[in-house]
Amino acid sequence: MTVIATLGPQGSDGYQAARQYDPQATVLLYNHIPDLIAALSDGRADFAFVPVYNTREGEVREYFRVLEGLEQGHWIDNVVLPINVSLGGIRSDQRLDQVRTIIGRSTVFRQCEEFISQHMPDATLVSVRDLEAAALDMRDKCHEHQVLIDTEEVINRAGLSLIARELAPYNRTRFAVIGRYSAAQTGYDATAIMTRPLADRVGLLVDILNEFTRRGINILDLRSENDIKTQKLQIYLEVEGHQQSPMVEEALTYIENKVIQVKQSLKILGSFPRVDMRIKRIKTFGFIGSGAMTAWFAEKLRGEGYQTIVCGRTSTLRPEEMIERVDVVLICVPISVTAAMIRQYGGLLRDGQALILLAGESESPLQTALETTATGVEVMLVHNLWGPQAATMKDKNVAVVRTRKSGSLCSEFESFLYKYGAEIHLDSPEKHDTLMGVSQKLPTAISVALAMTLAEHRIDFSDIDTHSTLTSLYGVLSMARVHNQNPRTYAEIMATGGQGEKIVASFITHLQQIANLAQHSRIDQLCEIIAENKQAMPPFFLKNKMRQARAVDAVLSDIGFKGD
Ligand SMILES: NC(=O)C1=CN([C@@H]2O[C@H](COP(=O)(O)OP(=O)(O)OC[C@H]3O[C@@H](n4cnc5c(N)ncnc54)[C@H](O)[C@@H]3O)[C@@H](O)[C@H]2O)C=CC1
Ligand SMILES: O=C(O)C(=O)Cc1ccc(O)cc1
Repeated sequence: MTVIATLGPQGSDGYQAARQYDPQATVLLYNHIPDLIAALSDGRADFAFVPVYNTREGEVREYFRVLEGLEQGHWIDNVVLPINVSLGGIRSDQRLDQVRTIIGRSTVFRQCEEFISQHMPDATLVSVRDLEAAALDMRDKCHEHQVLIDTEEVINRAGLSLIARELAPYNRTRFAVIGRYSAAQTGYDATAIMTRPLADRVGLLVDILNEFTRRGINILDLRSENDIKTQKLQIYLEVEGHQQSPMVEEALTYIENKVIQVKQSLKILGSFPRVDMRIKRIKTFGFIGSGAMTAWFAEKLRGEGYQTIVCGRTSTLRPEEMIERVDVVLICVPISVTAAMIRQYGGLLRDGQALILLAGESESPLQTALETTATGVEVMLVHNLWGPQAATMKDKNVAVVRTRKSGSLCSEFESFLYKYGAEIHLDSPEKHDTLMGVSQKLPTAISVALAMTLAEHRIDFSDIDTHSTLTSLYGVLSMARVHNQNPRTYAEIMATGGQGEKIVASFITHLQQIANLAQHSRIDQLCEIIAENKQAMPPFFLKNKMRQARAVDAVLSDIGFKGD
């Protein structure tokens, strides 16, 4: 039989939280938080339930210090309990303006502050630890003009009459479940960490937070306290991910060794399944296509608590069956087959579902999706501008093309991109395709053509570094990147249709024109062209790009980055 230690009396919210967690458990009731921890430590209890946060009161300050001293226990789970606070007394028709004394617990008084100041502003608040004894005393002595605030169960158990219910709406308390063994990973976890009192150091808090940020780890909670004795800062953090997940583990090790630089300066209170207070409409995402980008998004979505179903060409589950079971269908196949997939499956989506295209071309796939889906189906296109090797989407660009049929499911997907730090750019279909002509089709074509040219002239690749200028290196880097990834990705990019085509066509015309002028030594004309081009570039753009270029130059001139 499980034994849970929590704050009493019987019927208290701690008691109810324990019941909610395990209806069969034996519940041991105490009046002080340290007593719960003691019961866990000496083996009287399997779990201690410690209130940590209340939606009306905020943090329960006492727990901060108690958890800090936790030696053997681990924070392994949470219970969020709706708290219904009621008012009891000797008579159910007690007039509130005649109440002189209110008995209760100090935390409950804080939760009911609004009600008390509105209805019984002149009453004296008497805060008690042993509520049960106080309630019985009140009943036995028939104290008129005295009332008690707590759960209805406590009021009933003491034989008092109910005067009013729901004194504090939206009142919920989060209890930490402290156990003796740490909790295994579920894939949707959070980790609570506390620092020891920290010595002053410029930027320490920012530097600690940055280690999570740069690893794409979301911070759920952050608090600080001053250690009573030393008045040194102590930081409490709750971050997404299990302490054993590589990213979290790496961040914590780095913070301890490189940021704080003090051994055992971090205390991991525990990892537990994440407490999700947000309302999510999407439960399941279904993918059509089982390639690299699908694997990347599916993993990130699962980490956010969503279920995912992936259908590839060889998987036994067919897209027809998958579509029936999901809220959002993501089509993530090569660009050249995206429209065909939409035509094949778009009509199977029901009203209330969403079709989100993860693809590098916008206009024609979106038009197909709008034509083939029912009126009540949401449609949107998302083009992530990072590849499947990216560790996180933090600070990376993503083009989002919403349509007249994009609704709240699409917004929820957008929120997911936002949450993990992606830079969202809202485009029209035409704008997206034109800009992809500039940032993908053309640079890829140039890179591939450059490699073909080097090959034709049997250029020795070791001569590239010895003869490169700072400027010429950029093109070489781009060529190397394109030829170091999946050829299909870049072949598909070069073959995209839509507005991007005009960019490549126009480039070819201009290249030819420049080559002709150069061949005929029209140096003045070439100068004029460059000057005219510069006129079109806003000063902020040139300034910013030159700044970035110098930063790249500095890195590339570093001996460690020179080719060997
Ligand atoms: N790989 C990358 O760097 C990026 C890719 N994307 C986009 O993601 C989408 C998917 O790309 P990846 O996952 O990289 O490709 P991938 O080649 O890794 O996977 C493509 C998937 O589509 C399936 N597939 C291929 N031909 C098919 C056909 N004729 N019928 C049905 N299914 C077929 C394959 O079996 C595979 O499951 C593309 O639209 C691409 O534009 C977007 C940003 C970056
Ligand atoms: O990492 C790079 O350089 C990429 O080019 C990744 C990439 C490939 C295909 C896309 O549609 C978007 C981004």
